Amino acid sequence: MAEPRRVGVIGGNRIPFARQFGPYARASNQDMLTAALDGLVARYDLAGQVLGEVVAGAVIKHSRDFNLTRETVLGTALDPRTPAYDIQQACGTGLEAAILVANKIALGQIEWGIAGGVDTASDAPLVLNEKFRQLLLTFNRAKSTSQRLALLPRLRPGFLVPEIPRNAEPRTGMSMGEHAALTAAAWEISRSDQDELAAASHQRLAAAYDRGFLDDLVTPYLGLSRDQNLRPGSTVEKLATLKPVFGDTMTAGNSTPLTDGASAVLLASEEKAAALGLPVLAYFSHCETAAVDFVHGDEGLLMAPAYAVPRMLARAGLTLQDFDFYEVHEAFASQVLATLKAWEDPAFCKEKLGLDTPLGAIDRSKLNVNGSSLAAGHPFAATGGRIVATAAKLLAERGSGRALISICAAGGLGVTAILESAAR
Ligand SMILES: CC(=O)CC(=O)SCCNC(=O)CCNC(=O)[C@H](O)C(C)(C)COP(=O)(O)OP(=O)(O)OC[C@H]1O[C@@H](n2cnc3c(N)ncnc32)[C@H](O)[C@@H]1OP(=O)(O)O
Repeated sequence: MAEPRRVGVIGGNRIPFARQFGPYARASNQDMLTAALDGLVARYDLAGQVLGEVVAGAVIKHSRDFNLTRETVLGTALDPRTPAYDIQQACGTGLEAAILVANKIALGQIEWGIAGGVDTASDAPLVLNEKFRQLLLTFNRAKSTSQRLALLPRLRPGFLVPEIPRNAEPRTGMSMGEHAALTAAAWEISRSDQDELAAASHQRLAAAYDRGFLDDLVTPYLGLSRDQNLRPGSTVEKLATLKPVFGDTMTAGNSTPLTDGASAVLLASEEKAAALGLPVLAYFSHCETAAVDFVHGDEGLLMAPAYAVPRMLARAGLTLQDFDFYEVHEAFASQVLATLKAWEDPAFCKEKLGLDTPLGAIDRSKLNVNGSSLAAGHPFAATGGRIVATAAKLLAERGSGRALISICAAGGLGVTAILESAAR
């Protein structure tokens, strides 16, 4: 096998994220992913190009979208001979898609590719009531009209009540927010610390829009040019007035909202980028996934990044402090704070991570410097692409350094990565 090659992040594109039942209420996953991909195609002049692969996914998907990414690619300006397929790793989907594309480029299997993600909280795939579904399957197998008619008396009015997808863990029946509230209580994360993080997220994202940072990362769509959830005027005082919705400390202000949106990121080998004259913003250097046993163990559902990051640091020969940017997905403010607290905690680091000294504290001024999911919103599978593009551009602007990306995901999963500056 060939020596791994360096993988460049060329750039990203996303549509502004919209609140559930907002302006994208009638847009399907395919519509939104098409918009994100076509924006990227336009930005990097990719029309008619055959890419190595497009990898994307959605957490909430209709059964008709059996290969959503391929169907979407067929409707974009990319050459239809571009292979494309879906993956799903809950909120880690977008980052995992980027890791898959990056690994194939690193191994010389492809030269360039797009990673993406999309999710709708508005266009929910309602499923037939299980009893009705079984009856319809039996009906379908019936060989004669009389057999079909004989089945009709089995139909009950209750069969018409659909099964609506819940934002809950199948194994526990608890929502993400309920799980996160347990973690917030276990780690004694205060309400005021959560509100402070949420206010900073809004203020920083608003400032990033104002200074034009997102001009080449976000393409207007269906009347939105900025993320609809963004409230530049969010203050700790205002957030402190909101009622808790999960546990005692978590509110609509320090939790991500249910969101619609899509994102895409273009990755290429150094050689391909040079041949096309495309500047590289940053290089993908390391990645790691982890999972926690939140069903039988005492772990918080969203704590897997607390394990993935130290393993990745050990392989990379880095400490937690060796970064200029920390992009930690804000599923809930409490989740970010619990993860940071775990890395500072001698007992957690010793007992769970096997480390004699804790990973330690990070410089908080480097955390989510342009805001994150609390302000932008969180269309599950699209968040990874938003974060990779943001981190790469931050490194390009700085002209040096390194960014840590950490994304917690449903199912007790965590996906993490390191980007390095492309400047020499
Ligand atoms: C999925 C994975 O794999 C991993 C993960 O990321 S886990 C995270 C997954 N995401 C989730 O679970 C989403 C969780 N969020 C939710 O379920 C819902 O958004 C929620 C229950 C928290 C809130 O829902 P809601 O009540 O409809 O919110 P919303 O109406 O917008 O806000 C409630 C109030 O707070 C106010 N508010 C919200 N944010 C505010 C802010 N930043 N500043 C001031 N006020 C704010 C609103 O104005 C509203 O006030 P009124 O009642 O006076 O109108």
